[in-house]
Amino acid sequence: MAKEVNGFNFEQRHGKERVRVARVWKDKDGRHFMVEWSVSIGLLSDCVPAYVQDDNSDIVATDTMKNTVYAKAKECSELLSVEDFAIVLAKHFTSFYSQVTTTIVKIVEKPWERVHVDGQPHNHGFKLGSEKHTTEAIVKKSGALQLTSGIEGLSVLKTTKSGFEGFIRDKYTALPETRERMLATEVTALWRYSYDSVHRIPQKPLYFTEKYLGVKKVLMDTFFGPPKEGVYSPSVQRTLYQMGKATLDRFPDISSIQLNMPNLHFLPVNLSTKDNQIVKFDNDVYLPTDEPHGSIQASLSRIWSKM
Ligand SMILES: O=c1[nH]c(=O)c2[nH]c(=O)[nH]c2[nH]1
Repeated sequence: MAKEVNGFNFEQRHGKERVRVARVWKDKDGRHFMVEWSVSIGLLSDCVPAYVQDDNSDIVATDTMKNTVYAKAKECSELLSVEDFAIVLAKHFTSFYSQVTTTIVKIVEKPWERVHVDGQPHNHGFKLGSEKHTTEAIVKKSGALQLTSGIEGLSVLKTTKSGFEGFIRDKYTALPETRERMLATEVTALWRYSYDSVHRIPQKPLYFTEKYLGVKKVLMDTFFGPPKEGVYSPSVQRTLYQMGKATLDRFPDISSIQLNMPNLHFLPVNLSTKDNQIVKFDNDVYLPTDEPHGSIQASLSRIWSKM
């Protein structure tokens, strides 16, 4: 919020970015559970004297913020969702310090997954997966909450059931129309939950972890279609919309979703000399590219939502 300071409109925030923490929990049967988080904290607080005078008396040191991440991780005696940890931290800063009016906590979770050895889940062995689970919790003094979660780096590809036809053709258009192409993208999704107060979030353990897995499944199932026949995609735009709509249809407590789906082109390879065709493309040999790439982004929100 802007404030008038010495004749200026003045806005400020301070925090600590990318505090890395890993937390391990052990159950009585010797099974270990672990998470790795990169935590970024931002405080909106009444500490203008630190900017306009030599007075730090209202400053929460960013070093203290870092230590708080480790202390709160220790205090969490049971495995919890990344969303719940973000809320724990944000609630702490907003309620503990009178100067702090709003706390913004962003966390990126690394996708450590339990390994299987000889078909059995390993007690304490993990391997790194690909896509990341993200979250942002914003907590105000009043207890007002904004909670978003997301997926980053969900790379998906299908080798058929994709095309692109009927687009504008002009003197610069070279792209042929097709009903047969590869479709590849790296999905970034961000969705907002409708819980608007820290007092109203579901208390069920790992509630938001299950939601995350549920959203990921809906996004992927919609992208791919049924296992044998798949589903035809007339454009990235259409598929993106269907993925967003399916998420809102399936999860009533999600009020909006933003999707970013670059079109990572796989170009048909045709090679020929003056008198000899070396490679004739027959939906088989492609040149994979990642730049330039198409950029397709959209967001859908329920009409009553606040996002
Ligand atoms: O699905 C697509 N959407 C586009 O907007 C577009 N533009 C393009 O050249 N190829 C594609 N494919």
